Amino acid sequence: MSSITTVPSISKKVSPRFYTPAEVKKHDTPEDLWMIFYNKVYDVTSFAADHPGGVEVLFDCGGVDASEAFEDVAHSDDAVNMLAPYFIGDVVPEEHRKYANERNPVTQYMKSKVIPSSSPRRKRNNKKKVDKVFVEKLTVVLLVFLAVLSFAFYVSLQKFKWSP
Ligand code: HEM
Repeated sequence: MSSITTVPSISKKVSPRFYTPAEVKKHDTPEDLWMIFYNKVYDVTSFAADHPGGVEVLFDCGGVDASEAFEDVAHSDDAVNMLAPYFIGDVVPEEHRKYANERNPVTQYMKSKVIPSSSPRRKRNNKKKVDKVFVEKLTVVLLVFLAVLSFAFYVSLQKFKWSP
């Protein structure tokens, strides 16, 4: 007998449902890859190949609650928000777990306003973004400087050419 209970639809793409962890466990292959993150179920089959951390780590988490593995890597807020399109339903309430640091696309935005990140890995991720912006700005400044220098050189050549 199926353990799936259909609930009123809130998505046009697929009817969200309640799943037991046992039901999720059946979808643990690269061709049919489901995972639980923070009591929500995601079908990440089509995402796996694009995962910046590689496919293998995702295949290892197929069909199981991957929240802790996800948290251990201290994924960025961008990574959390990427989950949204793959949401297919909720874990049945009686199987809900408590997470020390719940992050999901629905609550993420609100929580990010009040909870400062203390994870060193996340701090490093944010620092990388700041460094990238700095390098971009430096590149623009250098290019402008180079353009001015070239123009000055060109003008000085003209003077040299026409002076008696
Ligand atoms: C399916 C949902 C997942 C999404 C949307 C996702 C997304 C991402 C993104 C965007 C990154 C780049 C770094 C960042 O922005 O945080 C990343 C890196 C990574 N992810 Fe995931 N990830 C997922 C699940 C997992 C899981 C379950 C693991 C299990 C261990 C994992 C392991 C890693 C690793 C090892 C990296 C590389 C970190 C690095 O080299 O800095 N990811 N992931």
